Order: sequence, then structure tokens, then C-alpha cells
Amino acid sequence: MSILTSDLLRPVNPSHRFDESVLLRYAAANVDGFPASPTGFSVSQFGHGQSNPTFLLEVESGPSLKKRYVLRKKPSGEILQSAHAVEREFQVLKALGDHTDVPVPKVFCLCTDASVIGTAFYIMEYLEGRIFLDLKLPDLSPNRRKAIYKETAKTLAAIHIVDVNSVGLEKFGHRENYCKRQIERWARQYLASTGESKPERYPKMLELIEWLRQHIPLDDSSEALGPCLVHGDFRIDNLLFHPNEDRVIGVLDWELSTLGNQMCDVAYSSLQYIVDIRLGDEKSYRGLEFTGIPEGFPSQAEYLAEYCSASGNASAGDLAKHAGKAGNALVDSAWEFIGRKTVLPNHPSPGQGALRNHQNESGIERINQYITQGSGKFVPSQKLDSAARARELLFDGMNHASLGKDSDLLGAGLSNLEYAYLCEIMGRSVWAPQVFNCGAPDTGNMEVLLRYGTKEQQKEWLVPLLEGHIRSGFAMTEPQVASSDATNIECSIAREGDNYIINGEKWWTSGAMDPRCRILIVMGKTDFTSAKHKQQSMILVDVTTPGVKIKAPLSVFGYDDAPHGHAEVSFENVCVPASNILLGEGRGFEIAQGRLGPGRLHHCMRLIGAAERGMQLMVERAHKRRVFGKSIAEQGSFLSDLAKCRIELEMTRLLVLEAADQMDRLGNKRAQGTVAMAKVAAPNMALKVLDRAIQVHGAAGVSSKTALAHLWATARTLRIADGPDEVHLGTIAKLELRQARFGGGNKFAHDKNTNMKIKGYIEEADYLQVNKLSESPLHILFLTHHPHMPSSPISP
Ligand SMILES: Cc1cc2nc3c(=O)[nH]c(=O)nc-3n(C[C@H](O)[C@H](O)[C@H](O)COP(=O)(O)OP(=O)(O)OC[C@H]3O[C@@H](n4cnc5c(N)ncnc54)[C@H](O)[C@@H]3O)c2cc1C
Repeated sequence: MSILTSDLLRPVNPSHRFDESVLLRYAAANVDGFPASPTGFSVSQFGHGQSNPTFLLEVESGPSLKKRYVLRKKPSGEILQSAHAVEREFQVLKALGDHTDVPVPKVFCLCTDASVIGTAFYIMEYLEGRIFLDLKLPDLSPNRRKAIYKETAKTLAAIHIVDVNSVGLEKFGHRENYCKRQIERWARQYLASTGESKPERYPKMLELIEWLRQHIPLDDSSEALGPCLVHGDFRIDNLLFHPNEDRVIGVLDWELSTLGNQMCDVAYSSLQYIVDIRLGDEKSYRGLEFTGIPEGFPSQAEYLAEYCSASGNASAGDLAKHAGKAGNALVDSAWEFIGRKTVLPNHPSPGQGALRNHQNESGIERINQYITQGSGKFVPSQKLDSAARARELLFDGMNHASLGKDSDLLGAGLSNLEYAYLCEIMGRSVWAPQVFNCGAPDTGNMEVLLRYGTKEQQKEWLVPLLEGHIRSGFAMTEPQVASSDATNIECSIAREGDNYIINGEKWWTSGAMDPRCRILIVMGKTDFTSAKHKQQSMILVDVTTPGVKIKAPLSVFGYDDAPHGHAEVSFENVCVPASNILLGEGRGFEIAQGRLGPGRLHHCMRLIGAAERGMQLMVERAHKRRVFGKSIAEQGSFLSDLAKCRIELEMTRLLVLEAADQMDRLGNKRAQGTVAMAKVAAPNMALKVLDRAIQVHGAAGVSSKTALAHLWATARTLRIADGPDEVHLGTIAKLELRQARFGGGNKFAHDKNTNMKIKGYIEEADYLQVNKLSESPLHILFLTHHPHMPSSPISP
């Protein structure tokens, strides 16, 4: 959410009041152009950025002449040493305003005479612009989010390339031991603000101080780093953006600025990826890499690459009451961060299904506990009468992170990548996804309701679905038309007054045979005459509505796929309220795309688990069974097949994880090529591995004595369900041709990105800046350790 500067204004806080007539006289004498005999004068206060109280002065000199100025002063009373230094703010703003292109408000005068309004203050120009208080920029389109962050990185770079010697800031601070001094100062201030009758000290903070003292960067002097102006509090809500254009018109809050190690600014401005530092009564302080990167938002690496190529609080008002808790959460985050090997999100080690992340570890552990025994066999450790507990688990297993809602109901807020690991474990069994309420089509339908449903629709259908009280179906495919091309669909959804009337035939509506199934998402056409992809809509239909007929079950290679089952369903003059439409008429394709991306990938993730199960059963059987004097495990042909299965499985797992990661970082649309590749590769790989496992089991393999036959049957359907292989191959080929045409080689979303980064580093980046970055105090060595980058992209 952005707000205008003027929206932040409120009456002056009584504790900050001063004598306005004295100020008026002072301003008239000291501010160029300030009206000498004003006809009106009013003062109001800004409510954001409370460190130094900031006021708007409005002076009238005649009916139509109104001038606006901003006054910033120190807080009254006892304040922490070195904080609130308005004199320093004035000095840096003046130097930058007079000599550089760094966007700052013009300053007019500095008053250090406390007799005027009680404390030192300065007066500057008033800038009307937008401030983004929510770092995720939820109200902006993906393109504008990108532009805003690009501008943010460029503005930071503009500050960092200032030559302090030539703008008169060479004595603006000590050049040596910046990090050491920071640590010592914050440590002193922490000790001074806590203990005895003050907020309790957090022991981990004391340990953290010690750790930081032991790990001061070797280059902790700005001499070694060249130009070295540091803002000290550089974050997006300290930037004022033009009211309409995506450019910065003023960098605010310079009170912590000094000379020093600029990489602290860089690290601080990237903090939102790691931790959510908004002080509030939040349950979680996890940053974007945990909660999901909004579409259009650069990844941390992209943000830093942008910076590289361009750069060749004390009194917190009402918010202060949360500061203690939030501070401790920050300390915890710092420890978690210190434990990392790289700054970028941890990538799991392939093959083991273990994501090194608390959130997921607990999910993995809980799912494993529920469905495995000590022997490692995949069997329910408890009877299904504990299904209530399973439902409880599924809350944590659901993937809602990318959807950006934070209600408790919506589960643990996992990213697609994190959820992939849980899905893999569940995929080892045909029934586990149901038990954890993470099965198709329910998860896809929940995501549709969450993304596109109204509050009322969510209340009525999403909540009982999440709680596991009801089940759902998705009715798109029709028997009479080739449904892999959804423009063929013939079901009609016709508006009549306050209702829609639905008529059509559907089949393969998974979930519809389940006696608990209560809601169907039906895709049909609301307008047979409009543009090809604007004819379709989706609508919610209660299965108990008159005219809905669950006609017959469909089996898969003889399996009924109970309890959810697949059904033929007919709709005959089914009348539902107009409010049941999802998103609006003509938006069906849009919803289908939003639903199918993650849904497809969930299938792929489960297929990895199915293949792992096949490997496990194959190996166990090969050890036990003897043929012609040797165990099968000792037969050469088996060993070679086993090894090939492992290779294919690992390649596919990496592809699936890459697709999940791209969805998190780049959004579903830009990840579509990699998702399509995963969608083709995963069922084909699983079929090969399961087929090999069936072969090793002999006749037992095709029977219902093992899970292999059912797993194979399910995997085979996934070369058709959610779109046949050919459709996905078409997508991949189209993207390949498009990339080749536009000069990108065989690069999909991610590779294109990597290309840009490499180009940025090699062609544009200032080596010094990059090297400087790689020696950051927070160990920003990710440039050489990013899992997707060559090992040393920046060395000449
Ligand atoms: C187990 C299972 C569960 C399902 N669950 C659901 C569900 O819950 N809801 C729902 O609505 N549907 C569901 N489906 C249906 C599924 O989505 C469709 O079967 C699928 O979209 C294909 O449509 P179709 O069967 O009409 O095949 P068609 O569209 O008739 O395609 C037949 C074949 O034509 C070929 N083909 C298609 N396009 C191309 C192309 N571009 N180039 C070359 N060849 C091509 C492919 O070989 C394809 O297999 C399910 C299917 C199965 C098997």
C-alpha cells in the first residue's frame, strides 16, 4: 500500500508542541523566500518515521499564496547518545542537494539554538509523493513492483558512488572500523535500554554481540573501499516516490548516515528477504524468501545484481511497544542467518527429501511420523480413526504461501519449493495425500477459492474444505469434445436475472464420487460469441442443487480410486445464484491457468515420491529374491537398471524442484516452460522406475500385493490428466522457438534471468563494486555460491 506524504499528516502530538510564533519569526528571518508577514500559519505533524519528530509548516501570504515547508527536530528530553543528530542530517542533505544527483529535499536552514523551539531543528522543502509502507507493494502490478525495486537499487547505488571528498563530506565520520564501531555502539545502547526496571535482556542478543565482535570483516575501513557514504537506514519506506511515476524524488531519514562500509546498507536493504522487520504484533517475522516472493518482485540476487550494475530508530511512537518482541525475533533471525552457508535461500540436498528449514522440517517430521514406522516401511502408524489429527496436519501441509494471505486457517505459509518436499513424502502412497487433505482436486480447488473467491465464497466453501469437513470436484472435461483444448468446451452457463442456469455433460470429475463431496467448480461458457479465450467462466455449484446428476463412476485400469473416485456428471437446468460466479464472466481461462500451474507441479512432486517408493521396494525385493544361485541384487542387468533409474529420478527431482523454485521466485507464468518440462518428465520417469520395480517383483508386481501396480496406474493417468504430454511438449517447443527467435538460445525463464545476471556482472558491473560486495560484512558471498551460477562468475 502506498500513501501520499500529505496522508501522513495529523495534529501535533501535545508532547511535541512548541511556540509557533517564535518559530515563525525565526523562519521569516532565516529561510529564503519565507513570507515576511504571513496572513496564516499552521503546523501539523507527520505520523510516519517517528525517530525525529517531523512537521509540516503551511504559510499563507495572501489568499492564493500558500507555501509548505518541513521542519525536523530532535525529540525533547533525554535521548540516546549519537541518535537524533539533526545537525548531521542537515549537513548531508545540503551536500547532496548542492553537489550530486542523489534525490533529496532542498534544505534551507539549520538552527542549533535550543531557545527557539526547545531543541535543534532544520527546515527543508516539502515534497509531495508516495511512500510504500508495505514492502510487498500489494497494490501494484508485477511490472510496477519491478520498476520500484529497480529504482530502489539504483538510488542506493547513487548514494554509494558519491565522492565524499568532492562534496565536502570528507570529515562526515571516521573512516576506520565502521562495523566494529557499529557493533560496539548498538551493544552499548542495547545494554543501556534493557535490564533492571527496563525491558528484559535477551540472552541470545548478548551471544550475538559476542559473535559479531569475533566476525568483523577484515576490510572494516572505508579507506580500503573508496567513496564511502552510508545512509544507515536505507529501506523502501524511507524513499519518497513521485506521485505517478516510478522514480524516487527524495531519500529521507538520514540521521544514521556516516562514512563507513557501504555493504551494511546493501545488506540492510535486502533484509526483507530474510526477515519481516515491520514492528507489530506479528506471529511470524519471516521474510519474503519464506513467505513467497510476490510476482514481479526481484529475487534477492536480482536486486543485488541491479545494485551492482548501477553502482560502479529510537523513539518509534506507538510502534515502540512491540519493539522488544520484534527485536528478539530479529536476534533469532540473525542466528538462523549466521548458520547459513549462503545468503540466498538454502537449496536442499537432492535425494534425501530434507529441506533445511524449520518450517518444513517440522512438516516433514510430522508427516513421516504419521505414515512410517521405525523400519522405514510406509504404513500408517495409527489407524485412520485418527483422521482428525491428520486434518490438523494438513493445515501445515497446505501450500498457501504464494497466495499471500496470512490467516491462521491458511496453514504454514509454505513456498512451492518447501511444499514439494512434503508432497514427495505423501506421493509414496496413493492414499496419503487424501489423509493429509493435500490431494487433487481439493488442493487445486482450495487455491482457486483462495485466489479468486469472494469473502462469502471462501467462508462457505474454503473454510470447510480446509478443515476437511467436505470434499470438492473440478468439472471441466466433457465426453463429446477433445478437452485438452478447453476452448472446445460446450457446457453453457447462462445468466437469467439473479441466477445462472447450467446445462452440460462432464466426465472425469475427480472427487465427485466421494460421499463427502459438496461443491463442484464447473467450467463452461457464459458467452459463445466473444473472443476464443473470453467465452469461458467458472462457477460454484453445490452438488445437492436440483439438476446435478452424478451419473456413473469411471475406473482407472480397474481401480475405482476410492474414496474420491471419478464421475460422469450431468447438469440439467441447474440454477445457482449469480454470486456463485468466480472472478467474473469470461475469466475462466485465467483461473484455469492459475489453478493448473501449481496443481500440475503437485502431481510431479508426488510422482517423485512414487518413484522413490518403487526404488525402495525394488531394492528390498532384489535383496530377498534369489534366481539361478544369486540374489537379484547380484545380477548385472539389475544393477545397471537400478543405477539408470536413480539417475533419471535425480534428474527429474531437480527439474521439479527448479520448477517449484521458479514459481516462487518468478511467478507461475514465467515458470511455465519449466513446469511443462517437469510435467512431461515426472510421469514418464515414474512409469519407467515403477515398471522396472514391477518387473523385479515378477507376478507379484502386477497384483495388488504391493502398491506398485496402483502407483503405476496413477502415474500413467498423469500423462493425460491435467493436459496430455503433447500439449506440454507444444508449450516447451513454442517457448524454445520464441527464445531462439529473440536471441536467447534454449533459455527458459530462469536461464534468461541467469543470462541477464551474468551479462550484468561481466559486461556492466564495476569489478571493484562486485568485489566489494563479495566482501560484505554479512558475507554476501552468494555471488559465487548461488546454486544457479557458475562457481565464480565475477572473476576475470
Ligand atoms: C485419472 C484422471 C483424472 C482426471 N480428473 C479430472 C478432473 O478432476 N476434472 C476434469 O475436468 N478432468 C479430469 N480429467 C480429464 C483430463 O483433464 C482430460 O482427460 C485431459 O485434459 C485430456 O482431455 P481428453 O480426455 O478429452 O483428451 P483429448 O483432448 O481428446 O486428447 C486425446 C489425445 O489427443 C492427443 N493430443 C491432444 N492435444 C494434442 C496436441 N496439441 N498435439 C498432438 N496431440 C495432441 C493426445 O495424445 C491426447 O492424449 C482426468 C483424467 C484422468 C485420466
